[in-house]
Amino acid sequence: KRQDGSASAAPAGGTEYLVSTSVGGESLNLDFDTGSADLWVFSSSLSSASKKGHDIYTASKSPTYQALSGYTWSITYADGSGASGKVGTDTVTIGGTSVTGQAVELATKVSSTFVSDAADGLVGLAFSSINTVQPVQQQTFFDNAQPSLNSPLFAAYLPYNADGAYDFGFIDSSKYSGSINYATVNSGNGFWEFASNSYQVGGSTFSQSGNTGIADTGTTLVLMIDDAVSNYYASVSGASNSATYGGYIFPCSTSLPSLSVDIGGNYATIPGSLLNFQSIDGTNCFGGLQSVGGGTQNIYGDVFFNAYYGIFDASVPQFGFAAL
Ligand SMILES: O=C([C@@H]1CCCNC1)N1CCCCC1
Repeated sequence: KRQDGSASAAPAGGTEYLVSTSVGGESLNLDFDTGSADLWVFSSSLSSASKKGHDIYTASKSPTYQALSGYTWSITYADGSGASGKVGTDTVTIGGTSVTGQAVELATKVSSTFVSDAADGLVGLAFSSINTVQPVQQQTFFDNAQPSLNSPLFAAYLPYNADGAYDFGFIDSSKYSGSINYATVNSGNGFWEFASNSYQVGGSTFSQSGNTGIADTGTTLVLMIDDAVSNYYASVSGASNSATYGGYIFPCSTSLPSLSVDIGGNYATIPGSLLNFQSIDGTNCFGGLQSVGGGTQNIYGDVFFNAYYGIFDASVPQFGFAAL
């Protein structure tokens, strides 16, 4: 059971972390997404326009590729982006962890956002219950790898503006400080989802009783319910909700309060410095906290992981977090 290993995750354009992944011996830079459960790659079947700027997986060049005849997949993400295509199996190797017979979803169509994005595909690390392959749903890389790992877990280390890592099968004590807090996960919706009943802005505490949160490495920002977002920016001088930029902006000179979010009964605190996502025009900046656009499910994305090592443990299941 020694398929444990760590894979380096390089920050790409400040919006995602890419991991060099071998699929049938072909190397692709993939976005690891704990908010979805499909492993899909840019394939040779895409149009030339869609392939532009990407590394491509060519099934016919892989000695270990096996087609799954008649199998299809189609996924649409919350931001409206999407992809679809056909399915086969191949050997997928990430860091020191190798899985044979992994379902590899070959994109024959991708939406424009993926063409302009740096990733050559995604590795879904949510629960296999939301995998989109038909007629037979397929398992994630993590589910397939579990029997060969020392512990049935993986961890995400995604520091701000620096190389990160995904650790499979072990918790790397050199990647965090202090103790790990754990939240019980309800996998009913297919996500690493936990109770998130309150939050704090600076020193003030607000209730969001009955709400949940999900740990989603494939989402760039922290997305919370409208009340939380308006309560946060109410304490940011000069902040406004910009229709032009599709979210809250504020003068870059403003010092931001910290945001603490309840993760299954314990607070995780994101310092204000990590909540200034990017400069728009040198004067105004775009916030790292934005609205989830309705519902009661908050999405804790990369901005959260810039402050916390995240542990995705299938044994309970539970989500652990520890300060970087
Ligand atoms: O599609 C997504 C995200 C998009 C960004 C990448 N991760 C998955 N959702 C978030 C979780 C709830 C369902 C929709």
